[in-house]
Amino acid sequence: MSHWDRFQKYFVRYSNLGFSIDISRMAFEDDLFSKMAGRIESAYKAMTELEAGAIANPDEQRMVGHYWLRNARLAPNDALQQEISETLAATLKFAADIHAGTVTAANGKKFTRVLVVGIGGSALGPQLVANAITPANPPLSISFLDNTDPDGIDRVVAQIGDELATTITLVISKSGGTKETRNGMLEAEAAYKAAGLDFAKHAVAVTGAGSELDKHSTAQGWLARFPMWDWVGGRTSLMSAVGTLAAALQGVDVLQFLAGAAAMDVETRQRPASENAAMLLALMWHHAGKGQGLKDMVVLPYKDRLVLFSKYLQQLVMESLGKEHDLDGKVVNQGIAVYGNKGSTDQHAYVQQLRDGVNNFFVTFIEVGKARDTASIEVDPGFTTGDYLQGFLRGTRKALAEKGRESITLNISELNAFNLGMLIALFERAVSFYASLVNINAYHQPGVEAGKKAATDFLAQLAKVRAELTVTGRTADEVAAKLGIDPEDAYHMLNHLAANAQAKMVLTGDSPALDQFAAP
Ligand SMILES: O=P(O)(O)OC[C@H]1O[C@](O)(CO)[C@@H](O)[C@@H]1O
Repeated sequence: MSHWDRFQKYFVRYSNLGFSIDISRMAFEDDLFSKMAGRIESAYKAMTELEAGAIANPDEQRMVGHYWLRNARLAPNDALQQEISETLAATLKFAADIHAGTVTAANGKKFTRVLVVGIGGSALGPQLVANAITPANPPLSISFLDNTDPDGIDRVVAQIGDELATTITLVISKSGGTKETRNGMLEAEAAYKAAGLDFAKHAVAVTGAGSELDKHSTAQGWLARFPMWDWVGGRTSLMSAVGTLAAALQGVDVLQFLAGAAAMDVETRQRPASENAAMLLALMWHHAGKGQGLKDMVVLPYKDRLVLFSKYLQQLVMESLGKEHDLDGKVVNQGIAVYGNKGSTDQHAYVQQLRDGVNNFFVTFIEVGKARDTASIEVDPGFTTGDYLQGFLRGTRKALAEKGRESITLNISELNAFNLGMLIALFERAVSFYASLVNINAYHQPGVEAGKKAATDFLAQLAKVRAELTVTGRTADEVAAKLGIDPEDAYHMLNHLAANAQAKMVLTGDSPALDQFAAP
């Protein structure tokens, strides 16, 4: 079959949404749909049950309700429906009050800036939205503290400068106990204090009821608090207050954003699978990686404003699908690695390897129809920059196909709030379907806990190591033996203390074992 014929055969378009998906450059066999029919049916069934409020996250005994956030009527009971609608309305009203100057900074002036403190799902979505669909000159500009890196924090605080007096800080944490976010909050609080400002009068919490953050913000009398629910996973929380508040503050049309997601939800509840874009994506992931994640997903949007999309998908896909066990408890070590930035920029970075190197990936191109809102100059006679952008996408797709490198192409008419909502919903639903195809729980993240626990232990030992420093120098082995801890850990702790003026380090040779550490 010619490329053109195969393209026509597998091309799926939702004309009403200005969206299409082209899987013709994935080298699957025509009997894929019949071979996968049983699993496809199970995936549809699981999705229907999930959307109806089943305990789709069995390990945590939770419902999975992110699809209700853009259509509250789908939530399984009146109380939930009301809570979703009221929270959305409250975030929009709060943002409107801030824009109108009804809610002001402590000095009575209008807020001019928003600082988001959060990490993972509590930052990546708001960051994507901020880059992709905020107006070029938003009513409030935005900054993020998404790490416990003091240097990163200092840079953001310095960039805000005197504007801190008119900055509203959103501390976002579903669990309300994430240490990076707690630290960011304390650093922000300290920055406000150092500037003679009352943090509580500039602070808003988005968190689960009863969490540490909830208690802290209530006790301190913060400006406002918006809820998060245990039935929304962090990585799918962008359409809850986690994302809607920051988006609304920046002047994003939140209702359009949600409408786009809801519209894609409607399309991708449909059968047959061959016309369901989310199921097609899931099937392509399954085909490419043989159901074992053997191929990486390279996400290449040809649109600068989508540069963070791959980073956003990285969490959505890898935290959802990267699982040790399947639903029957069997060790499966599932997952799909995701990376990418944007085209054509990446063509001058790693596309060389994609064409000629190890064939361990498939590309997802994202093509945006409308090049820009304004008129274009000609960069060559008859050609615009937008012509080049499309040329590079199409050229790269062809060049990869020539070498047997597979790709999917998604096309949206233009990049706006509606269409971003649509794309996010598409991938969320593909993740849900794929998880069913490979029989895993996409909604928990047990693996993340191991690193958190080890870090907590490390920090507890760091305090002891610091207390062990004396005027006489000692080696890592000596300190470790005294405390009964791992000498390598002790060595790194001592190095860290020395690098931060909390210890003196004397090098007496080339081996780390010979280094001496003393009190500063
Ligand atoms: O919103 P929280 O509870 O602070 O969690 C932040 C992120 O941390 C994780 O739980 C992983 O540790 C993500 O799933 C989540 O998005």
